Amino acid sequence: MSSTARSATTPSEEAKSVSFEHAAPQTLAKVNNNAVTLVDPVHKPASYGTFTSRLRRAFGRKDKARSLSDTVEAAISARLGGLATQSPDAVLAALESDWGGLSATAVDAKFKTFGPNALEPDNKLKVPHLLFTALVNPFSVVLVCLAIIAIATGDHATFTVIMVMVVVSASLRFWQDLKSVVKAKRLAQGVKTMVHVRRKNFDMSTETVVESAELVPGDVLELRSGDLIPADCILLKASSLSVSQSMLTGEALPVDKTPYAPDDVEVAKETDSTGDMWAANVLLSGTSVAFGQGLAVVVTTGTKTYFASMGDALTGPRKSNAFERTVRRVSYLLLAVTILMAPIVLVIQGTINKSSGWKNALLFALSVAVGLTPEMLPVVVNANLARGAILLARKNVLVKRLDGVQNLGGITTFCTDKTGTLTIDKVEVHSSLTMQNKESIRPLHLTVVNSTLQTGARSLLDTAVINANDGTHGPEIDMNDLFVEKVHEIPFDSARRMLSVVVKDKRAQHTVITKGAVDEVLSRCKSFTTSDTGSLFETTSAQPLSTAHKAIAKATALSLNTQGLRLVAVAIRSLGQMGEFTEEDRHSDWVEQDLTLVGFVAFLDPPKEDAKQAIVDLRALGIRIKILTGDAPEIARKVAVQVGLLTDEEAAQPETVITGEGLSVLVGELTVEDVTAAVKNATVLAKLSPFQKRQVVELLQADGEAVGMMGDGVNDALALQAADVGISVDTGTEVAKSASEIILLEKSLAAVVEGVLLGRKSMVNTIKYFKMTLSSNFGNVFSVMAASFWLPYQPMQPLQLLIQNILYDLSQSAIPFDNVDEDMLAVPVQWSLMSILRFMLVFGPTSSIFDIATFSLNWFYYGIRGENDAGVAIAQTHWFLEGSMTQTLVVYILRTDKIPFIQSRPSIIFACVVATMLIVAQVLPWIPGLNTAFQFVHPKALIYPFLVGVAVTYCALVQLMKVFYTRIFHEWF
Ligand SMILES: Nc1ncnc2c1ncn2[C@@H]1O[C@H](COP(=O)(O)OP(=O)(O)OP(=O)(O)O)[C@@H](O)[C@H]1O
Ligand SMILES: [Mg+2]
Repeated sequence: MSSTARSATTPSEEAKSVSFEHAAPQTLAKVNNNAVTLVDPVHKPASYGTFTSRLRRAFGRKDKARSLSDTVEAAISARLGGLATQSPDAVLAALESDWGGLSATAVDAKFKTFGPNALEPDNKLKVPHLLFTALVNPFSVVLVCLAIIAIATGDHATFTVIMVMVVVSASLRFWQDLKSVVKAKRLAQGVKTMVHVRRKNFDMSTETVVESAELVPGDVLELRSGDLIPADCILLKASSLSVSQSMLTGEALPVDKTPYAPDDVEVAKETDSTGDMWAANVLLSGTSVAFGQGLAVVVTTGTKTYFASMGDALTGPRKSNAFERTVRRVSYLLLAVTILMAPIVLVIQGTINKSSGWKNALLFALSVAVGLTPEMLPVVVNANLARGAILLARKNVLVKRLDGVQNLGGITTFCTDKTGTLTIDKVEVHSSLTMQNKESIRPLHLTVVNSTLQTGARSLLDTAVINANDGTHGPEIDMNDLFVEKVHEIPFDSARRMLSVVVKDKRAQHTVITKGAVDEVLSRCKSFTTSDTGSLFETTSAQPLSTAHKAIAKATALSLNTQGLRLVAVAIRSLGQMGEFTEEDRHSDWVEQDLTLVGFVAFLDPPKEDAKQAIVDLRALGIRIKILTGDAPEIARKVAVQVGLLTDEEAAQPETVITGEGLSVLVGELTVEDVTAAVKNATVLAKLSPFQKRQVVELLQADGEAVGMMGDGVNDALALQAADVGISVDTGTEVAKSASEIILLEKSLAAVVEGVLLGRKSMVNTIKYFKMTLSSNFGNVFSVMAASFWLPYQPMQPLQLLIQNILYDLSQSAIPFDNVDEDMLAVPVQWSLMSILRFMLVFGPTSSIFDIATFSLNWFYYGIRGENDAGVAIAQTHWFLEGSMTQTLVVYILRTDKIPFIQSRPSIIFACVVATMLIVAQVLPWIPGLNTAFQFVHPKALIYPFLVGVAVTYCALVQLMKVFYTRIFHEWF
């Protein structure tokens, strides 16, 4: 049988358990409606070309860019395809390398030529790009348009002030972006992708671990399960290598990769028929090893790879979350309001105050428009994120992209794998037992052989087994005494859940040694043995495994699992004396059949000390927690009880635990709503395949949950990528790390709690800015409208409106540093356009009451009523003083739903910045030079007691309204 046919059995088994193929048609339709995007695992895109084009379209690339990239794609394909049809030796020669790898001098020379293997040269900051994004945003565009109108009407002062605003907000943004890019670079350096590479040292070829960035063409890579392919490579040698290309093609199922083998007709046919970068012996950068191992030579690195040519869009999962969508909606709403309001103000000013002329009316309308434009919005939103990321980094939580911060703050359901997160990272062998629960060293000895000889990624279990061979569990076994040699190996994968090696002894006796999950191994056993006396590999004592025996084995496993012990079942098969283990033998699936069960090895996987507290904390934050594991349900249930996720009573209820098989049945029989309800109800989801892990995440998401997923294995990668925020650990597999947005430098749930809190804080501060600024802007427009209908003169000079606006903006730039009340962090942050509008409609007009009081003071007390009245400048100065004061002062009240300063204190920085702006506004009319430039005059002395009165009443009124507001609407931010 050919290799392709062999491993095809694995994917299709996998497919059966996850696809919706048993679902009724209406169920399928609902799945689509709910946008559960389960890529059909058995479907292969007919042509990769069309698929990538589809991807690009999805990412909104222009046609021009597409055709350009298509030529790039063709060139890359031709280069790789050219090498793909040559023998490994020829490929190595073409790349000036050999089986032993490159020498240090060759590496140095090549590094000078080709540069680092990175998507963008490391120290090149894209300054022009940053400048562009800082300058070109809808708000600056509106401002620049307004400035142009100002200069066209000959108003240089207004033009200057508007341009100052543009420059100030752009430079703040630019500086911030620059800072976060530099910071992100520094953080990214903490998350390194390491690769195993063969390099020659004085003609000795050694396997060394280097950073992926140091790779050069010609480097010979050793690839193992969980590795990321770091560059475009040609495969030289492989053993059951399966590669996930989902990053590039969207295909969920891994594909088999085999080296060029002109003798193997089928492989050759396949290689010839593609002869391009999708050939079976080409490994593309950005893909990852699902299972198996291989040896490959690097062909192209860095920006020359296919992955790099696909552009930034593919370098990470980009989903806009609800928060971002609301930010965007509010921004556009504001722009619309501005564009609508300005002409209305213009017409009213122009027709009512005919005397001041249309030009002045235009300038005034301009200033109102400027006042409404939240030019600081991008700055504040970004600054909040950057601040969050920096604080997270101090807690050893690295955020790959800034918006990961708010994604973390937004999660409502947290899914996690079991080992290392809920349990400590150190698994130890507890005992070695026969299937009848009797102590026996044989299962352990066989597992030691298996774990020592296997060459895939060494799992915690393998390490534990090797460490346990120290005499504590019985006599040690010395591999050298066995005189065996490994002739074949079938690596671990999450579909089979077992790992086998085939060994040959001196007399050419071949034996299969399999270890793996209990159900899976048991289903392949035909007999069992409990003998502990004969040779390690003997099967003469084996008896047929009847249904009754199977039941005994299962009962033993169950009782061990319920004690919290992880298990592997161990089985062997004598293949007898045979000749060479042929290529055909290697590729057939008879090896792991007709096994003889020898027993179990039980592992201690104790729960983590801090997990219990972290779970209490996460729950207190309103987050539901689920375990998504590939391990057996009993052990997962036990761990759930140990860490306080389930009480004993809850654990006894059947609906709290769903297994992978159970899930497939549910999916087949129930509607999506019912499946989702069942999944939401369950706390433990066990024996899940990698696809099912993702399926669970997607079902929850379709039901409106924001899902955080934590995991470190190859089997977690799909779910990590699908989740709203993927969390991995520095020690995790490369593929899990690359699929995640957040990397924890220490594997601890407590760090996740911190992360959620900081994420929420950053979101609350953003919402705070929105609500306060919008209500303040709305209040101003409201007052301006009232003034327009009443006063025959402009209530404030356009220039003064702008100054007021700048001062307020500057005061808000300190928002990221403000404190947030604890109770605001206690529930997942959710906000809607509605809640912003409500806030704005209630608190905006409140400030107008005091504006109108100021107008009245000017009108009735000082008798400033005519447009040509000498007192107009005084009236305008008065409103400036009152308006600036109330606008900044109210920030102290609105920033919390509590009693300001007593129950809730602003941060010192924020309080000082706001106070400074407040004072600057008050002294401006007194600063010689500046006051005349901004057309201020000295205010009347009586304005000061008036201002004090306004300040006191306004703050009291807002505080009172706050109480009613929170009572009625049950929300603040
Ligand atoms: N290297 C291995 N060799 C043999 N069997 C293994 C190996 N790794 C895991 N298994 C078996 O597969 C089962 C599932 O483990 P796996 O690590 O795939 O699940 P997981 O979802 O990553 O678990 P967790 O949630 O604890 O991280 C284990 O209990 C064990 O029986
Ligand atoms: Mg795991």
